[in-house]
Amino acid sequence: MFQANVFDQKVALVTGGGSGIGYAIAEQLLRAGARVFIAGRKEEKLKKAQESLSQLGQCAYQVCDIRDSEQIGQLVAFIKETAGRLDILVNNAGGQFPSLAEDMAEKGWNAVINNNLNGTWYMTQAMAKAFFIPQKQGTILNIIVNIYRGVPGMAHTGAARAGVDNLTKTLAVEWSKYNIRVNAVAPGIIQSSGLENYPPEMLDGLAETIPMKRLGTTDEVAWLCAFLVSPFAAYITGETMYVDGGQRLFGQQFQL
Ligand SMILES: CCC/C=C/C(=O)SCCNC(=O)CCNC(=O)[C@H](O)C(C)(C)COP(=O)([O-])OP(=O)([O-])OC[C@H]1O[C@@H](n2cnc3c(N)ncnc32)[C@H](O)[C@@H]1OP(=O)([O-])[O-]
Ligand SMILES: NC(=O)C1=CN([C@@H]2O[C@H](COP(=O)(O)OP(=O)(O)OC[C@H]3O[C@@H](n4cnc5c(N)ncnc54)[C@H](OP(=O)(O)O)[C@@H]3O)[C@@H](O)[C@H]2O)C=CC1
Repeated sequence: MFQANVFDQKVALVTGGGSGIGYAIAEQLLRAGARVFIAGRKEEKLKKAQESLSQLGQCAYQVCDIRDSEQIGQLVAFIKETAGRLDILVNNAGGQFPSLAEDMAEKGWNAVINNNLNGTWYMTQAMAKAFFIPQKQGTILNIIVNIYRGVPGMAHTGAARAGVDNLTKTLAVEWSKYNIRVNAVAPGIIQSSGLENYPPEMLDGLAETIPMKRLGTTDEVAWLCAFLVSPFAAYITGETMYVDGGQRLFGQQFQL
């Protein structure tokens, strides 16, 4: 998408970079010259991803659960020791399970809020304090979901992602004094490893309900992400951009 040197000397962290959308984002950043760290909970997944991503450039992984402040501290230390700086944070790690609102257990609600809202916040604050604020420079990109008309069938994630959408706006203003840009990307239904977490019948006929009549690809999300963290988006902050084939505007959404 970009010339190969757009991210020269830039260091990026992609959470959940071991699979799906996060992997595709890491790939685009590496192709355009960034040094990339990927993080997630499962070492085997990260190791495999790092091996193939390393063919494109400098890539390292670290096991880190975004809900665990101690592990985030270890990730900060690892990036400091090996790269000495961080320029780009992509908060892509996240997920949820389908459930009708009335059936959600307290533990399940809390697990999804903790993963998507709290985890994103812990990671964002830690990386800003360790790198972006002292450097007086940085860019943060939050991957949320299509929350335009609520998220029927997944109320917990709708609430958590709306929180991140709002946090994006607040931090864009508060941290503009540090030359930090903060944006979000809201994917529609994307053909990725993430969809394997859902029963196939939930996806049946879904493409027909999207104006573009197909699911998106991980690359189609990653191209937008690479643009938003690049110097070509230098005057864009506090924005949430949808990459959803028009799904938010029309027809049935992903629901039970
Ligand atoms: C929106 C548009 C499309 C989006 C697509 C994508 O995002 S694709 C990307 C998709 N990728 C992903 O989603 C990947 C990341 N997602 C995850 O890791 C999990 O979905 C997580 C967010 C729940 C965190 O997990 P964790 O390890 O912290 O938690 P845990 O497993 O220990 O569960 C805690 C509690 O949650 C409850 N509960 C959990 N599952 C179910 C269920 N199926 N059914 C019912 N309830 C469920 C249950 O109460 C459980 O407690 P229990 O009853 O066991 O004592
Ligand atoms: N696919 C889709 O249709 C859509 C996806 N999204 C969002 O995009 C993001 C990427 O999803 P996608 O690539 O499709 O699915 P995946 O399930 O492949 O990706 C989720 C990634 O997040 C990591 N992750 C999850 N929880 C944590 C955690 N607590 N700490 C660290 N890492 C974690 C997982 O790694 P590990 O298992 O190793 O922890 C995994 O690599 C998610 O936030 C998802 O909700 C949004 C809209 C639509």
